[in-house]
Amino acid sequence: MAHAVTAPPGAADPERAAALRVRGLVKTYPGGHRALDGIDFDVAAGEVFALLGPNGAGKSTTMKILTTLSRPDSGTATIGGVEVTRRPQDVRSLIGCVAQRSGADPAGTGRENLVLQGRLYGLSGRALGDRVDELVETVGLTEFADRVTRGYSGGTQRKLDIAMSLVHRPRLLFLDEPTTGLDPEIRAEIWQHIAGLSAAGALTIVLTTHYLEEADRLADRVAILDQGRLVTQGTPAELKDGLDGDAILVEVVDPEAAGPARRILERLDRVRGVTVDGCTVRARVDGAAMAIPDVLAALGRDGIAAASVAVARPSLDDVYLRYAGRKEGGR
Ligand SMILES: Nc1ncnc2c1ncn2[C@@H]1O[C@H](COP(=O)(O)OP(=O)(O)OP(=O)(O)O)[C@@H](O)[C@H]1O
Repeated sequence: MAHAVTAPPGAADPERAAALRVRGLVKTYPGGHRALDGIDFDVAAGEVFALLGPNGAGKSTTMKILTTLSRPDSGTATIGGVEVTRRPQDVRSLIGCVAQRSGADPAGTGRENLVLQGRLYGLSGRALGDRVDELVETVGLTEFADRVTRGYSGGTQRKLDIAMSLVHRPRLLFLDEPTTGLDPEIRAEIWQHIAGLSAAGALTIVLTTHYLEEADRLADRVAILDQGRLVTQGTPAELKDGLDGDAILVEVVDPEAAGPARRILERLDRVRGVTVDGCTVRARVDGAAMAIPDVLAALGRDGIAAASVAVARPSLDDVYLRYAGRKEGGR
């Protein structure tokens, strides 16, 4: 069945076109909490697909089921046409996983960890050595490969985790919050590696993230989960274009005034989804041309001076606010 995941999107047999096909997944934890309430989505071969959602939305639960670590109450998931719950062993050879916690042995070097991982997947001898060398280079670990991983920075550790997940040449890679907690520069570097992996071949990538910018830059398509339901999915451009109204950015002169400005805007008709970032207050409005004078007048009545007002292109933040109802906390 391995050929199934390499079939191009839109091939005659839809089961073959999808690298991942999820239908009606439901998961209720002991105690009765329904973490997944029937979710459906497809990921085409070669796509980067991002799952977004607030804390507790069900992202990790979805990842655990798809990576065979947990079983759904009902519903199906097929990877390259192989049913995840029926043939978990076969699925494991098709997928690579980078969990939130590293699985590397802290006492071993990066290279030793990669060799061990390769052996677990049945590689040995020259083939294993060549694969390890290749991966060390691919993820930019050359300088650190022969050092003990205990001393690795968060970013280097992540690179090793990614390299370990790729040893057996999986068709589908799952990354659960691959850049959470990393410095912005390291995050950008990891994004570059992930983008490179996807561009280099037939690798399909499913990732969860709290960084909307990450999803916007990396993902061909995104899906937003909220309270166990998939509330929307599409390409970042489709989702942004599908928003009604305009986004406006008001720059207040005094950063202390940003919070009060937010509360003032929230009270106005035609204004919604108000967020603050430093001196910038962002909101969605129905008809910017009509709304901007009202916004400025309302701020002026409370003595708040605006340095500038601009109409902005909607961002994935606006999409997120529209569907998940609150601003993403990880930024
Ligand atoms: N083992 C468990 N037992 C009981 N409830 C659980 C368990 N794991 C998760 N939950 C609950 O299920 C819901 C979904 O959790 P999940 O970890 O899938 O969310 P998430 O979207 O990954 O959140 P985060 O972004 O915080 O990782 C949450 O309400 C969580 O408290």
